[in-house]
Amino acid sequence: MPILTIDNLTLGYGNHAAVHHLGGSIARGEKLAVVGGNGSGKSTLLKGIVGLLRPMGGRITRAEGTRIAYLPQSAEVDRSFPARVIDLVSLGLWAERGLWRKHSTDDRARLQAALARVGLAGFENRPLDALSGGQFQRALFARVIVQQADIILLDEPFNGIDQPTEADLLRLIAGWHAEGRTILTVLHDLDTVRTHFPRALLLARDPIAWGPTADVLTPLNLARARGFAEAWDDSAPICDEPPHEHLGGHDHDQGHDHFRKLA
Ligand SMILES: Nc1ncnc2c1ncn2[C@@H]1O[C@H](COP(=O)(O)OP(=O)(O)OP(=O)(O)O)[C@@H](O)[C@H]1O
Repeated sequence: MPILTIDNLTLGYGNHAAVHHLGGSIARGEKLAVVGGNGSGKSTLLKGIVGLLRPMGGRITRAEGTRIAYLPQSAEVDRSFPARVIDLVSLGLWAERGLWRKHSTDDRARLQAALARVGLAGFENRPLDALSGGQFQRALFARVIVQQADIILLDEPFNGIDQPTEADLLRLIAGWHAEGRTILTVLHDLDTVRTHFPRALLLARDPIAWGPTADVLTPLNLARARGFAEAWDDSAPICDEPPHEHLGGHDHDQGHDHFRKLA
């Protein structure tokens, strides 16, 4: 029984599809890397899964009762608001405690443990706008730890992170994996993907390949992904029917067929 099922999914903005005809399933406990060039739809897919974007076509089904945590790209998070590190990390308790409930001793211990895990013990009262980029990213990771989610979505989690911290966060992700959590991570570094992620999805708006990482990150697939045109084609129709029903020759049909062979 998959924890996530994606069925002929099209996501986008206005009239433009940014993720096109994606279909596949993610098993419980999977560790999946989502890769592709700039503008290829990776962040859009995560936003669709977490429910920030409604599908233009198709659907995403999540196994009942599963909890989801989402670490957005740090550039998308406004940290000019007056809050402290501990306030940000406490947001991870929302789903369980509500916004205004006082934290128990146990909650406080969980928050402290999460901060210590990401190397931010002692930073509790530091204002968010007084953190370095890497420290802020680690605070976001601490919030994810506190959420204890079944599905964890990480969007470029190592941006602005130094090597030792990246290695530590990769160990943290491996620990989540060992606990049976399902992890989807958007990454650009293909060596990291090959070393740490058994499965990968290669996107170029259309899915190029999805499966075991070694089968996905082939020179041919990577070349196909590089050939993707980032700019919108304003004259292109929105296309949210299954590709095999197209007779009119949308150029994504070939990619989808190839993808289906691997999925
Ligand atoms: N809020 C938005 N409104 C309109 N278009 C958007 C919006 N967000 C993203 N897009 C467009 O959707 C497409 C996919 O963007 P997305 O952020 O999903 O790409 P990505 O693969 O995560 O890229 P990157 O590696 O650069 O982060 C891009 O062409 C982008 O310009």
